[in-house]
Amino acid sequence: MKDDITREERVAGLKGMGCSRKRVEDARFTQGKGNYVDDIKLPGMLHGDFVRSPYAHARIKSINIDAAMALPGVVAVLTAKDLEPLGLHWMPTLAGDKQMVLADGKVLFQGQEVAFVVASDRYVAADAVELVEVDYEELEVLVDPFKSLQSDVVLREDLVAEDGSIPNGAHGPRKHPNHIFTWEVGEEEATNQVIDNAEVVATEEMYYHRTHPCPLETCGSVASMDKVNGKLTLWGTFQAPHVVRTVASILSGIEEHNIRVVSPDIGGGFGNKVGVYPGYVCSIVASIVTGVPVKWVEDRMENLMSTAFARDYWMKGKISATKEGKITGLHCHVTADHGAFDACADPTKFPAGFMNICTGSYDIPVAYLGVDGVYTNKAPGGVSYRCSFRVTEAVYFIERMIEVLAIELNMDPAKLRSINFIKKEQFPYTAALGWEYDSGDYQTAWDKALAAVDYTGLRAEQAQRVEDFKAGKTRKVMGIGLSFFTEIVGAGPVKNCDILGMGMFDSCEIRIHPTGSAVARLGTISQGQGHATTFAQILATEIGLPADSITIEEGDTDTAPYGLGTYGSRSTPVAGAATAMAGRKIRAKAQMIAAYLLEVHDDDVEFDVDRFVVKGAPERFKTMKDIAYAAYHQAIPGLEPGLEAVSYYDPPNMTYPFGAYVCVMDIDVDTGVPEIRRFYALDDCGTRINPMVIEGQIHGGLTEALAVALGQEIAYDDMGNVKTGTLMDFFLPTAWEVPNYETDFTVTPSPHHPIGAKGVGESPHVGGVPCFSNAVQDAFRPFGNRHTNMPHDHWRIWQTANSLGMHG
Ligand code: PCD
Ligand SMILES: [Cu+]
Repeated sequence: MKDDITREERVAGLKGMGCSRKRVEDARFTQGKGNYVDDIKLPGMLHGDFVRSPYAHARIKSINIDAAMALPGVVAVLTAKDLEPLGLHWMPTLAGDKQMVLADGKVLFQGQEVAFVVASDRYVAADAVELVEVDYEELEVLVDPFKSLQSDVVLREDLVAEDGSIPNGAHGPRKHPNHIFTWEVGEEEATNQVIDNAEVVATEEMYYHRTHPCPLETCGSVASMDKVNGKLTLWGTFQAPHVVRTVASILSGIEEHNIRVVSPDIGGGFGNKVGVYPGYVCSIVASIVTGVPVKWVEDRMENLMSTAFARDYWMKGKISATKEGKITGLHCHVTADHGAFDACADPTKFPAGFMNICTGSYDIPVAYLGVDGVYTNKAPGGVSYRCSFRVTEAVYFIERMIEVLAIELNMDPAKLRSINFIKKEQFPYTAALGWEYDSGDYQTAWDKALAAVDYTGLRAEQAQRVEDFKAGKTRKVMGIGLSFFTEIVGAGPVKNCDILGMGMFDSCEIRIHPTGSAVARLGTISQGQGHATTFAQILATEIGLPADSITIEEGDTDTAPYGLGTYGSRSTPVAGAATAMAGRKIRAKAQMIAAYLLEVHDDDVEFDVDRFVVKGAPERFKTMKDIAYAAYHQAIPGLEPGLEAVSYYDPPNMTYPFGAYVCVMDIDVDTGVPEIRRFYALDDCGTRINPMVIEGQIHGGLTEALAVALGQEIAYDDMGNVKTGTLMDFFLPTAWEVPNYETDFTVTPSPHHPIGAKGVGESPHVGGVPCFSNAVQDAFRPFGNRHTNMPHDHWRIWQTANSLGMHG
């Protein structure tokens, strides 16, 4: 047999790894043919809506549902009393705490779910919500975690014993009724000793404000209890559908095989859709009670007010160095505001996530991290926003500490970073706080970034600008924001990462059809990342069938193998690895079939792009398409028919993507308006599967970073009122605010991942926030600025200029 196309053409035809294959899901998204939770319409379906608390802290004296029930179209109004006999008025959180599903005796944050109205349509439900009469008695509100730790006001009465003693929490002893846990990593004494005797020490306090990802689609679910067959089907905005199935089974007592959980198309998740919300539970209970499907979809204000928040970390740092700028020690303490219930989605062993990556990209000999979690009268969560596991906070902390240390040393901050980078030859590198970084080449990336923006030239221009400003020739100052980050993604190792006790492996199951096309199902779920596009590319390269002939399915627990879902940039590091490994199993069987068909020994054939060829005789081959057909249509002695494989992958380590970002910003000191002149982002995520998808991920993550750094915030007043509950007050950047990003890359493969890939989805956010913030801070550095807190909105920037005497 002879081929009429070249090897290069065969490679290109597969659209495998490294190809900027167009996203297959976009055909339906761009034509309005997506299928989201709210698109699900079932016969007889009812609609739920919540009565929510207007108070941040209040006792509930009574709830009167009579007027609501009298409204035509209202079928049921559920309160905690109705859920109590089922044991469903409280639910476990992912952090080992428990959370009220519906207010049980009191409310602990504004917007908390008090009652669930079920009605014939969404509008009747909303009208009935207004008719539910709740008698509240207001209690003292605690929104400041430091005050909360001093206060006599007990927020969680359920967590104090009758004799007034404080039982241990899920993470050990608690110091105060409003205290959740203390988590310590590293050596505090040794660190203090180094810092106390150091030549140079910089200290700083910073607040990483509370914010919220704000996906286009809010959270929702549709529950349908088929009482005849005992089957519960639940559609919802779930980033981890299998975990939802297991939790739903444990909570409801329905056997797991009788529950089907489906995540249909998801309109952005960003960590917001990892947790379990009262709405999910209430839609299930309502469907069980009424015997018909019940839909619950929250509106934008409900979403901003009550779903999982992010950050809210008060961080205190000390960093020491020699006069030459070699860092000798790092001390970090965090007061973590967790709101009313501890609902973080961290693996059990990590109550503050991976905050202990806070030594960053630097070789720091000794370090200590202490975190205290605190209850306040704010919404629970603490999981989300483009880094499930607190890496954004860690990287912001170290990248600010580096800048402050540079001020203390009177040294260029780019140079200070270079002096302290973990060196290429030090990998795998074990950091002082325990993580083993798999691979990196930081200096090369840094040099490339600085050269690309002409860093020396920029600093000269900035110096000139300072002179011009002082001479009254301009009212604009110029900032150069730098950040170098190391992410930690791909949880990951089952031995130390779990969700509610379930180890964080992931999975892929492949079935090759006789005509040479295939379907692969994974335990993850895309929320816009483009998995249907990229996972097919991994397989195309591994098994030699065109990506266009491979369907990727996720999110239906009746068909997909068990997996832990998509967040923490874990899909590529974990499910991507499972995909490659399953592909290799297919290939191994294909090799036997090929050898049989070619009448040679197994070892005498080798894989080449899309076929097995006889070694030394490339004209003798069988394509994967031929092999697929033979697997079903030829009885091959000693081999089962068919061509399928499954892999459950437990990664040996996390992956550690990294990057170098530079932002050039001009700031009008009289209006406080920043203008981003340039943003350069170099990312290293190891082997790149789809460069176009990666670029899209980086644009998205940077835009969310811009939002958080420059204005986005969930703010509360002293009464616990949410001040930013609508998109009028909550900053969501549009094309108007967003600059043209310049993207670049280096490739340092992960040594333990089967295809060398690391995650990338979270990286631009993790590295972007400190970069934007550093740009603002750097603009004011020549005028005496050391640190100001985010978000740097126009008003705060104006105040910074004002406090530095730049207006007079
Ligand atoms: N090397 C490499 C890597 C990666 N890639 C690609 O890219 C993407 C991504 O990936 P990753 O990194 O692995 O990740 P994932 O897991 O898939 O995802 C997750 C992420 O993702 C991001 N992105 C995004 N996008 C969209 N569109 N949407 C959304 O929602 C989102 N989200 C966000 C977040 S937030 Mo968290 O949840 O907070 O934790 S986490 C996260 C995909 O598609 C993949 O395939 C490639 O290509 N290559
Ligand atoms: Cu993360």
